[in-house]
Amino acid sequence: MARDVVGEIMITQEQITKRAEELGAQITRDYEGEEIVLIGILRGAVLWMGDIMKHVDLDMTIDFMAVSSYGASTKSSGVVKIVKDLDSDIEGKNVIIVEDIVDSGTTLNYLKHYLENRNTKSVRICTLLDKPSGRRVEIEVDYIGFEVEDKFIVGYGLDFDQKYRNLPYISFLEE
Ligand SMILES: O=P(O)(O)OC[C@H]1O[C@H](OP(=O)(O)OP(=O)(O)O)[C@H](O)[C@@H]1O
Ligand SMILES: Nc1nc2[nH]cnc2c(=O)[nH]1
Ligand SMILES: [Mg+2]
Repeated sequence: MARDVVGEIMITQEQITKRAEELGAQITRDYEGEEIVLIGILRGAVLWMGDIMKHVDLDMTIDFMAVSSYGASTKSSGVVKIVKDLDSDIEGKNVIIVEDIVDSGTTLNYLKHYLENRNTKSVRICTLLDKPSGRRVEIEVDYIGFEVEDKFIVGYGLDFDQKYRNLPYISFLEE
């Protein structure tokens, strides 16, 4: 495996687990007495979704959407393509979108409006990583795991050309 293009470890599995416990507890408090739907965004959110859902102690269901805008590039195409839509009806529900990273904000801006248009009760966002330096579209993010600097991140669900999603830590692509 061509790991020589991957830099050093930025965030460890232990740090991610601890942060998921903290954010899961915060979500549990914020929605006390309510039901929620966690919507994981494939493929990047696959590991983080598992971490968060374990630490939310509420009545909840899960669903998944798959969207793609990066393809095999490190730059967003700017066009969000829905590859797989929801299977469940979310009308009247409290929705939390679970994402791996907010970079330009294009994907989440699109998804938030898309889900709000389905007459949901509320839509919030929980992301493992936030890269504020990449922002091109303003977007309010409710639950943030870690802030990252201006590098192309890989590992823990995040890919470069579909690879490196399996790294059990957050790293970056060497220039
Ligand atoms: O804020 P943005 O600039 O829109 O970038 C964030 C999005 O980019 C990645 O998805 P990608 O299109 O690479 O699909 P993937 O999850 O299948 O890798 C990531 O998972 C986010 O969904
Ligand atoms: N793998 C990966 N996907 C992204 N999508 C948007 N920003 C990033 C990033 O830094 N890394
Ligand atoms: Mg990707």
